[in-house]
Amino acid sequence: MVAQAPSGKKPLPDMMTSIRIDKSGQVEIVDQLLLPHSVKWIPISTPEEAFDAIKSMKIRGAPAIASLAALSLKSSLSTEEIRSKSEEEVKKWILDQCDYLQSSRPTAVNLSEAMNRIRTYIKTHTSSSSSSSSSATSASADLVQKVQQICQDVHEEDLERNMTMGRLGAEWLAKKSGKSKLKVVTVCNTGSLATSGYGTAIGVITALFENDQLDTAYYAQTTPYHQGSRLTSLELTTLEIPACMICDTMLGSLFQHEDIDGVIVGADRVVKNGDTANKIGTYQAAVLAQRHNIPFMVVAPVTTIDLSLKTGAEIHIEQRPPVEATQVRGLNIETGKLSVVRITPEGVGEGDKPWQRVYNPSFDVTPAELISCVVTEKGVAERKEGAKDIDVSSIC
Ligand SMILES: CSC[C@H]1O[C@H](OP(=O)(O)O)[C@H](O)[C@@H]1O
Repeated sequence: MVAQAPSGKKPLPDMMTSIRIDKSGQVEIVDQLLLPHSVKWIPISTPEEAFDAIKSMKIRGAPAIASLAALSLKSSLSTEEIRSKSEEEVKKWILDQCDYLQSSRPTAVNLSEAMNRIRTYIKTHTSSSSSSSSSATSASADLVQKVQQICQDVHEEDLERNMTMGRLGAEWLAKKSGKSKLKVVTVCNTGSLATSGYGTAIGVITALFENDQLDTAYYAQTTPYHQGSRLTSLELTTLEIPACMICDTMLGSLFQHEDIDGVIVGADRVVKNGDTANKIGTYQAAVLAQRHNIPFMVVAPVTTIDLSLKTGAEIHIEQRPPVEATQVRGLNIETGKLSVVRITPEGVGEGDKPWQRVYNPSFDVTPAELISCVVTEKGVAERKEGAKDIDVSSIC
């Protein structure tokens, strides 16, 4: 399925589609480590290939990694090797793959939520009682077919809910600001490259643009992976949405000198009290937004909500390899070739000397008291005046 351009217009260019599935059912991802300068499609047919793509961040974005994990499982279940197994053997194999895929990145809950949907089905699935080989084969085939449908649903349900959240978030923010055209800020990348299409926070920006309610979308570069300067920049320029890139260090200055109507971000995990894990740099944006009395909106599908955790202190924050923060990927403007350059002295982030350390968490946690509202496809949960928590259960 090709990701849709805003409001279902012409399909987005390939380079803005995180996952594509061809007529034969072959799943492919665009290697996001090479974007925006090179478009390289990588076939993904097995959980091992999906695990590598997710772990190495060839594909990233909480909903997109859940989709790829599920689609890789679906592909593997079509192989003769699986179809020759007994139902019990198939069940065990699927449960093992769910554990393996879920271990690829720990913070985004969409991945574990998708795997749990499969686990729940398997654990509640009652096979046919007959032990004859033909009925055993059909029972195994029935189990495979049902799990494959769940995998396909994980991928396909994302686009429509993103467009719903875009509409709900844009309506809330336009009403809050009372202005005809809004200036908004976003962090990281939450568009078609992070989802099955349209995006979450960028979905709200797109909806504002479609409603002619957008003045400018400011986006932070979001180092060290540069989701903003490489990916959000690609999406907003391709969609021709009025945008302005800022360095991560410029948020405070922007808030001092521009009349910003809202900060809109995605999420990797929103817990019961509304505390939210999102890309590193989100927390400081929230602190600055409160300082400047700017509404702070989190946009995420219900599959990002984790009611099993009471507060953000319980969220496992992924630490990326230190060396990733010492390097930058880009296009060498002299040679025209893609390069990875090291910006630090040799050994920083790799050596074991006390002066070579690098701190490189992939996410941080924004307390609910800094968040104005959380938007899911089920609605908008606002934080009440003076409250420290947000009741997100009302929008699950
Ligand atoms: C709709 S994407 C949600 C979330 O995922 C991103 O993290 P990463 O790029 O490391 O996968 C970022 O935190 C986005 O806000």
